[in-house]
Parts: sequence; structure tokens; C-alpha cells
Amino acid sequence: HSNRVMWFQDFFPPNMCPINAKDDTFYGIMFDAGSTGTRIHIYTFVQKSPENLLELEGEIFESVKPGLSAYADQPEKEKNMSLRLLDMAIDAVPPHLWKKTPVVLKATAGLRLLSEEKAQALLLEVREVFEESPFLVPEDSVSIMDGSYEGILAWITVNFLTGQLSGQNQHTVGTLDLGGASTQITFLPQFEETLKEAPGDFLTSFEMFNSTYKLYTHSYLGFGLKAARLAILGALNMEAVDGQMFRSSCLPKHLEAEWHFGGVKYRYGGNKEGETGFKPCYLEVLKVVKGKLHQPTEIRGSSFYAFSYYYDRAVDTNLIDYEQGGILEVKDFERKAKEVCDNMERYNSASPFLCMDLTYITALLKEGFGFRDNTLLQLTKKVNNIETSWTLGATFHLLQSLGITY
Ligand SMILES: O=c1ccn([C@@H]2O[C@H](COP(=O)(O)OP(=O)(O)O)[C@@H](O)[C@H]2O)c(=O)[nH]1
Ligand SMILES: [Ca+2]
Repeated sequence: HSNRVMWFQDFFPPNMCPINAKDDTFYGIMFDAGSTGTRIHIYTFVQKSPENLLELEGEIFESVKPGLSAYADQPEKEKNMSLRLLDMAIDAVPPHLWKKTPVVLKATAGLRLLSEEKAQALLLEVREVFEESPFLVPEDSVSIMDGSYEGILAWITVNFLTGQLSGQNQHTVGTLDLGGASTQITFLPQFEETLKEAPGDFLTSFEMFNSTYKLYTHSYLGFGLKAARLAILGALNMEAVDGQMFRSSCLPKHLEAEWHFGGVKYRYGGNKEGETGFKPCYLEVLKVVKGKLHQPTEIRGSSFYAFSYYYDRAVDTNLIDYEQGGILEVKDFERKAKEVCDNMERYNSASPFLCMDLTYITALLKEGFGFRDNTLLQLTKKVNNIETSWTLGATFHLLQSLGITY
């Protein structure tokens, strides 16, 4: 309880503290079951009248690791985790609003990669926890989200938070999300040509706040940062890894270690005898990226918002400040990749994968999506203290579909 009060005081002057919730205040609880962790977002909203755009008052955020898929072989163990996160919502939402507050979990690429049977067993555990909670549990409240929604909803979040979805002059920005297991690109096409050249399932119409947006979006499964590591090592989608050693020129020469991802243990190491460094690494990475992604011509010269692992790796290498974020060019990632890969001993302590990760990000941006060296990326973790995550867009969509908001 004391946590809650502290949090509110951080956000609101005492006289408008929503603990004394007015009638037009309501809450939404959205779980993000990502491949590397599970997070809860508890949003507070106010809608003064149907004509007004919904106002977001604040967010409570908490995360736990590892992700849901790590419990694939012991789904009952998952319960503790969702219970722990849900307890935060019990503390945050005033009791008289519990029954009106929807709780939803959406899983992303980690669960898309599991077998249907294992994924459903995990979702069932969560559903049981939700059913026993005092919150509103809508139909289909625990599910795997379609990849195209993941991109669209993140785009909605960023453009809502930057004020681009209200008023007359809407200059929306495109978004790039690099998760552990999948990656998304989303933007509002300006050129007829983009609509013509895009594969049919890359274009989706989406209605939000009384407008219809025809967006270009795609989620590339297996192209998240951690899945890409496996692909580069040649270990992705291998049924039996049986203690096999996977080597790469993107890793420190004498390294030999183990790594767990999606409930599987992998052994990996450097090219003890052969080459290491940026050049051989880039060639290795290209095999995974080149020709695998659609390249919309119109994005080459535009600028994008980028978050998740784009942000994390830029922070890790001091390209941006953790709190502030920053604006980078694509070539900044390449410069940093060269610096790290050609001095691997020096960076080893941070993460043995740093060279591989930066090289992958460089190749994904340039050879994957086809961005120019000088394309601008706005690296952002929070806007006005709210996480840039698809979860906010998903909560708007949820409230709209339940008729709680307009
Ligand atoms: O609220 C969140 C959730 C995730 N991430 C970032 O997203 C990446 C992990 O992706 P995730 O586990 O969601 O994998 P996915 O299922 O999206 O592939 C990491 O960089 C996290 O820091 C974040 O910045 N904020
Ligand atoms: Ca994610």
C-alpha cells in the first residue's frame, strides 16, 4: 500500500490524486508475456466526455524474468509469477473499481515459437489465476497476440504519447521494435507506391479514436535479437542440441559457455582457430538477414522511433543515455559494432554477445529493412514517463471493445 501512495505522489499533485477517484477515472491491466520476461502495466485513465480523447493519467509498471516460455515443461510453476504481478494491481486499483477493471495477458513471439500444446498449457495456468482474481476477465483474456497487432499497437502507443493521434496536423512516426524472438516494423505509408509494392498481408486497416489508419506492418518471427543469435550460431529450430558446440566469429576467440533460451540449453563459443572481428562477423550475420525481409522504398529517407533491444544495446555501448535516450543514425550502430568486434577482449566483460548483437542490428537495419546510413532513429524508452510498449495501444483497444470508452 505504501508503494502505491508513493507512486501516486510522484505523478500527481495531492489535490488530484486518483485515490480519491472521480467517476470518470478508470483502470486497465495489461500483461505483456514477452520472450524474455513478463510485465504488468496498470494504466489509469480519465475521459471527461465522449468528445474528448481519452486521457492517460499514469502507469504502474513491473517486470519479472524469465519469460513465460521458460516454464514450457513445468507450467504449474508459472502461477507464482502471475500471482505476484497481479498483487500489484490489487494494491493499485481502488477496491470499488476491481469489478470494472479488465485484466488481459497477451503473449508474443516466445509462445509463438512453442508447440501449440505447451503454449496452451501455459496460457491455461494464467487464465486460472485471472479467473480467481476480483477483476473483470473478458472473454479470450489470455492469448497469443497476432504479430501484426504487436506492431500496430506499438505504433498507436508511440503516436498517442507524442500527440500525433489528436488534432488536425497528424505527422505520425514509424516504429521499430526489436524483441527477443521477433521484430516489428510499422509506419503509415505516404506514397501510393508503398501500398502497391507491399505484400498483401503487410497492410492492415485499424480503427482507433474515430480514425482509420491504413498501416504497413510486419512481425518477423525468429528475427528478434536472441533468436537471431541462435540463427547466426546455426542453432535455431534445431530439435536436439545435445551438448553440441556452436561457434561464431562474432564471439571472443577463447570463449566457451552455455546459454538458456526458451527452455533450451545451448553451448556456444568463439572461433578458436579461425577469424574473429567485424568483417567475418558481418558476413556470418548477412547469411541470416540478406534477402529475408521486405524493403519498402519509402522508408529509406524517413526517421523512425526505435525501442526495446535497439535501445538496450545503444545504452550498453554508451551511444545514448539510459534515462534520456537520444537520436542516432544507422551508421552509429555500425561504427560501434566495428569498435566492439575488433576489440573483443576489451568488451568481453559486458556481454560476450555484444559484438554479435550490434552487428546484427546494423545488418538488420541496412540489409534487412534497407535503411540508409544516415537514416535517423529516435531511441525512446518512455514518453512522459510512460513506457513505449504495445501494451498501451492494446489497452485502448480493449477498453474500446468492452464499450468502457469511445
Ligand atoms: O515493457 C517493456 C518490455 C520489453 N522491453 C524490451 O524488449 C526486449 C525484450 O523483448 P521481449 O522479451 O518482449 O521479446 P518478444 O516476445 O517481443 O520477442 C528487451 O530489450 C526489453 O528491454 C522494454 O523495453 N519494455
Ligand atoms: Ca516485446
